[in-house]
Amino acid sequence: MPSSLDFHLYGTARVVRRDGKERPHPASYNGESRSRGVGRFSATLFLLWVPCVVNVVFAFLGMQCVGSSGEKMPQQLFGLTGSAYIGAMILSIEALQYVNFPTKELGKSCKMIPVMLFGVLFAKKQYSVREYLCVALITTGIVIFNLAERSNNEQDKRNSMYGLCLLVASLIFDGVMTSSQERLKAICKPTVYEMMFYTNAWALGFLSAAAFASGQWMKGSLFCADNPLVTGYVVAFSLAAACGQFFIYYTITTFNPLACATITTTRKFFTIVFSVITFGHSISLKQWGGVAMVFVGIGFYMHGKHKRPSSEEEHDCCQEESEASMRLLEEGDRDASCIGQRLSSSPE
Ligand SMILES: Nc1ncnc2c1ncn2[C@@H]1O[C@H](COP(=O)(O)OP(=O)(O)O)[C@@H](O)[C@H]1O
Repeated sequence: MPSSLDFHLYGTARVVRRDGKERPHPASYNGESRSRGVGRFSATLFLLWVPCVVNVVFAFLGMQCVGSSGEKMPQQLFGLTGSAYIGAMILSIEALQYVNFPTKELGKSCKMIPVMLFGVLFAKKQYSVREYLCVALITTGIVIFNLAERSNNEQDKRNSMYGLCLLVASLIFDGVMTSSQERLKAICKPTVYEMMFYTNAWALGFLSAAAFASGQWMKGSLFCADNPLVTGYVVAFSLAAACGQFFIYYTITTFNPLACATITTTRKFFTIVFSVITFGHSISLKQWGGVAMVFVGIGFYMHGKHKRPSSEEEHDCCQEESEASMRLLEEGDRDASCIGQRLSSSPE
């Protein structure tokens, strides 16, 4: 006999039996039957699809407002970026089924490493010693902090090897995405909205195929139709995500994907530190060490970015950039045909 019903929007309607064991409520979506207001939301692809649509619309409206860059957009590279972007998200969500949340966050906090590695390998990017040192300091600091935090957490679920592989695969996709963005930036100059629009449009294409073929689009739509509260949350979350994406693309186009990864990685870290301090939890000496490393790393990074380069350094930097473009051209990148246009139209 059921003794209680526990309903969560993103959880499961569960029946708790006298013996303490739980099973899904018979009216839940797990049990195939559909009943208004209860169920488990399991259509992950639908949950990625909606924000992707909102991102495309948001970016399209932005493109209409600010106009286009007038450059030819290398669609193959956008296709690669869009598929890697979706792949990274799906894999990290999937990984959560096999590893616990702190492990996922710990893994993703190393994102700056694949971003750098793939940038060097596939976008012929050159980083300064300072940048390597900063990435090493920030990543090590966050890992030390999170590992110490985890050892304080008694309810840690075990992590499976499969889940860890999914996490690594997600990091690889992150690296593919950011190195493609570096390549895009080396061969043409899209506006923030163009970058956001084409990446999301390609991602939407892949995602739509997957969501329709798996039946998740229909499942998610029916769930939202039955649960207006959930629909409201999905819309609010998608609008917030579109605004967030604008800043992500702004950072990528104005600075570079490494700067973006530095910001997104350290903001998560600051959220944890802030919540630990707000709720009065104690921070061990080891954790303070991790915090100090992150601060030193960020300070060092910012100092490097704000230091006005000498005219010699500035010249080296421009030369490096055009050399990187030329290397991409030489590699026979078909989409790189617009580099020529760009170089010839540059005042130099
Ligand atoms: N370089 C990027 N290009 C496009 N989107 C990005 C980029 N970096 C992050 N994002 C988007 O922002 C979301 C949050 O990124 P982040 O804060 O680094 O968390 P996560 O650990 O999920 O990757 C990602 O899921 C992705 O949708």
